[in-house]
Amino acid sequence: MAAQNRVLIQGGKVVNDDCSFDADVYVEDGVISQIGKNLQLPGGVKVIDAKEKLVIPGGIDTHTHMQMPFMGTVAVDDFYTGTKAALAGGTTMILDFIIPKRGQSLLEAYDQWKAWAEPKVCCDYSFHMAVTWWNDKVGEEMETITKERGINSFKMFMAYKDVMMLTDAEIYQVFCRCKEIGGLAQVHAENGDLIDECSKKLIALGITGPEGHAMCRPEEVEGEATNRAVTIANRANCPLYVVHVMSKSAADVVSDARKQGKVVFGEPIAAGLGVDGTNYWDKDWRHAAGYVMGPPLREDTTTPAYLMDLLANGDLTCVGTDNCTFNANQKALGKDDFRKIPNGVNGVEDRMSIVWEKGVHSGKLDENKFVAVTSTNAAKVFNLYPRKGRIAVGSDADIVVWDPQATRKISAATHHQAVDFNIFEGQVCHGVPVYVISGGKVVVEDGGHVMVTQGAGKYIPRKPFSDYVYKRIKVRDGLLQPKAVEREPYKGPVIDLNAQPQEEPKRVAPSIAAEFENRPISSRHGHRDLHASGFSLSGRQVDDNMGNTPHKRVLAPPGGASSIQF
Ligand SMILES: NC(=O)NCCC(=O)O
Ligand SMILES: [Zn+2]
Repeated sequence: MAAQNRVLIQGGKVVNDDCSFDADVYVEDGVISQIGKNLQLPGGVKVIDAKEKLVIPGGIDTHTHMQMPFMGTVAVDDFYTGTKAALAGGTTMILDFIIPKRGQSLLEAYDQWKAWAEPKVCCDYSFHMAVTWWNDKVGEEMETITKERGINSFKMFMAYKDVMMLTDAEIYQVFCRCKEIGGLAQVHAENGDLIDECSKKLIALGITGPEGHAMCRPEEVEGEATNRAVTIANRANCPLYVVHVMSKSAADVVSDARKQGKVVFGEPIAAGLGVDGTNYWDKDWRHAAGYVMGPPLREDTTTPAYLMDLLANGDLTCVGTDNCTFNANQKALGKDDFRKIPNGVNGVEDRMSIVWEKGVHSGKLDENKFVAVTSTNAAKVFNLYPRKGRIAVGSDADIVVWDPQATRKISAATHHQAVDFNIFEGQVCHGVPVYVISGGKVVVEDGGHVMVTQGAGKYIPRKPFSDYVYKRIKVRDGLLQPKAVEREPYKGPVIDLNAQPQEEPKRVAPSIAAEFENRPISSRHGHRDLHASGFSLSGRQVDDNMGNTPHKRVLAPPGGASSIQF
């Protein structure tokens, strides 16, 4: 019998973000130990036939919320079903968010999330930390979280007013702190105040259905907040990662910022690339509610293709999912008020196929770019590279054998997620993971047979000051240090603000002649010169006593005096 810890992937094409080549890949004890042809191998090796298939790094989902307590309920896909589904779809690592309650210690929240994840995760995982409130203690804990718990990314919410939203001043302070400790600042960019105001108005108008969710969060609400976040990050010289870029407006802000050389990254998600916001107007309430997430999907049906174009040209960087799933009976908490529909959609299982179908099959991405946006870029941004995100000797054996020609139809009836709904229902995608290897173990076999082990995934700590993110920031920090001007101290008098106020000298109205003298030269000819600054259409004019001027009512106008009496 073949040893479980020795796997040979034979006859495939290895695809990294920067090159593709034909080679066999040999895995031993959880890492890639040889790549090439005619490898010298020990006995007892499990052989996988990868002819006409691509051998790619396992996907990294940069944005998940497994079993997240949210809006009065808990996301139904937990760290078991969520990571099982991830593996089934070719994703071998997730980055989930720890979201402390307001007032809760970050370290305590870390322990809580770790305890939830550890016994259940089937694939490797890491955490981002949300900063939902702010004081000096939170700032101190951010450093401990980074140095001792291996978290280098911190998310701020600009939405969810009175729950998780921070003010601009707080965001600035957290960004400054992130920069000091080598963290990457992340934002959920939506204007929470405007959402709050507008949603109250809609409810008052009797608009209570899921369409109200989209109406109170139009594109400009996302675009404005994205621009604000970019501005604040630039003032703090802190790198910024905008999670779930859902609109053209927000994507353009990220794109422009990058053109200006700012260290900004944008993350589209599978939902935003695969479906649009017209679903909020569906007559079936459950269907419409199934798409409710924040920021919402956009009614403009050209948005998904636009986001894919920006992914293709490098303006957007990593594809996540924001996987945060709720069943029909949970969504129904908001059946009479869209503000109470738990926000969140699926994606963790279908992300790779959606990107292949909409990106590669459509001719926008090549296979290398596909790898870049589904794993390598994430590994670089979040400091996991080249342990993750690359097929190379020494890298973790998280590998997918990908069949670019095979197709599969997405359905809630067949997916591995716990949720009873799938936003991509019925879509047929090219690109199927036929084998998935996680930590050196085969967890998906030909035919989509999934064999996972609860708790087998490892927690992957991440160091701060990721080179990919911080190289430019460090140089700029040196250049941008504010410097005072060296000058002699002022030695003249200083007004005494405590002295008794002196009586103001009486202001004497200047004579009309003096006013005339003070006019700009250009208007001293006496005519009213519209180009002269300071010209006034009201008040006294120098020609008031000079008889008729062309724009005065005259007693004998051309054409004779009017006989009409008013
Ligand atoms: N995005 C969403 O709708 N749900 C998850 C929480 C968040 O990221 O805002
Ligand atoms: Zn999220």
